[in-house]
Amino acid sequence: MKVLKFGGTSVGSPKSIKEVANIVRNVEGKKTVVLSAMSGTTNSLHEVADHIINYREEEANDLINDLVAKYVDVVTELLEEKTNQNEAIALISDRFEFIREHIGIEIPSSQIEKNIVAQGEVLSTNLFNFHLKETGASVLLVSAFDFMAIDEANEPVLSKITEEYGKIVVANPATEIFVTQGYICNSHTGKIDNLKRGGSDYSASLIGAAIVAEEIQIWTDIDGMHNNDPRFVENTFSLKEISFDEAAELAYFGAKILHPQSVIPARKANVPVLLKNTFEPDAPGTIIKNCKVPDGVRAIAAKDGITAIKIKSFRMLMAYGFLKGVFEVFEKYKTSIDMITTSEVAVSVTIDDTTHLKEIVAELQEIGSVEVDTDLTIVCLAGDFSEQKTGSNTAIFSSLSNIPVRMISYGGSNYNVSLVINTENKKKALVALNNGLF
Ligand SMILES: Nc1ncnc2c1ncn2[C@@H]1O[C@H](COP(=O)(O)OP(=O)(O)O)[C@@H](O)[C@H]1O
Ligand SMILES: N[C@@H](CC(=O)OP(=O)(O)O)C(=O)O
Repeated sequence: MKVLKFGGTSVGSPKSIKEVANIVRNVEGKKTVVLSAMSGTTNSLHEVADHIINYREEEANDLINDLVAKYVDVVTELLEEKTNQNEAIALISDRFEFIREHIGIEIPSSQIEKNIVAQGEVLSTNLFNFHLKETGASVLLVSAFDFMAIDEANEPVLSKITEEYGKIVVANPATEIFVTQGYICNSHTGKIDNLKRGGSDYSASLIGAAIVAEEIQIWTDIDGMHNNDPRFVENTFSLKEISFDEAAELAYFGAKILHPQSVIPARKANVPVLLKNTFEPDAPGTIIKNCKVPDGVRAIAAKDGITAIKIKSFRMLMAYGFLKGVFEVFEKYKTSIDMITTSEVAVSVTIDDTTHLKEIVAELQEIGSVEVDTDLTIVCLAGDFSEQKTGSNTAIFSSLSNIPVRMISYGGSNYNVSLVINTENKKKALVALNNGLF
């Protein structure tokens, strides 16, 4: 079995949905197809939820009406048989009625939001299923709520996914194409939840790991993992092959083509991940697998929304116990640290989740003096630095000679060198590194 995931742009119009169906039919053997919501839908549903949570009933209803009209147009262009069109339109009405039922409801805002945004993937998979059936394919629509689950810490429960999805596959031996939703899942209490923005990649990787798939394919709007962020840098190029470790670093540090956690399940189960372009299916794309890669910098990614906190110990020199005290504060507020740099008396850390920043700073001020810098970006240079050859470091720093660097992390992993800069210098830094390193 192969797992094929198609993102929002790949299923963004009736024409693209038909292209996706062609790609799926041309892949030999059994497959599980994981779909995102049509592009733009998740954002619109977030807006609907926001109107509802803030008691803007009229705005919510107007936006829902626009979305219903849009989906009805998609149905009439995508489906040919009248009975299928009617069934699909009934499904659309039912899902938007479910959304409307949240107006004035007394449940936590976060649950309202989760219930509403989940409908994007429910709609796209249903429409795709109708279309595939019209083409005569052997297809089964599987609800992600029947197998995809997260625990109290919002971590996917792979054992449950393996057991429940395995049962579904075994119970349907004649089915060639299983279609399911990415992104959405059950919470530990059985409520509607999700794997965070961009989470359909993660769903595909989890399913691929659960069934130990032959391959996981992530189909998107670009021909694989590029050496730098194509949204900011011209003349980037697609990498033919990268290791799981490099891909994990790049995804975590901002390469939007992959959800930050999505490489981890595939790496654990040793299932190769192929990144492909839906709009150029013959382009080779990028294969992510266990492989030895050339030394030095292979790709660059950048993650915004970073806050740096510098804590200077009140007790100068030999202040053992100081770091323990600092880390305990972050642990208490379940806030993970991305980067750390230290000196004899001070430590700087970065975080991207500032939910508890105020409380964290207040507690850290009991240990030392605290400085907070916001609007920062981590630039991650991924590659194999294990051979410790000279050359790359000089090239990295001479490329950045005109850009102030706030923190540097080197040697924490063999696959990553990270730098913190002001976000306003991000584009300049990415371009300078591109010119200096490739
Ligand atoms: N290093 C990179 N390589 C390829 N694409 C990247 C990279 N960094 C950022 N991107 C962006 O990721 C986009 C694809 O990811 P995404 O929008 O999440 O796709 P999908 O909607 O298919 O899930 C590309 O269009 C590209 O602009
Ligand atoms: N629809 C969700 C999940 C997702 O993964 O989407 P995409 O594959 O288009 O990044 C989102 O927009 O976050």
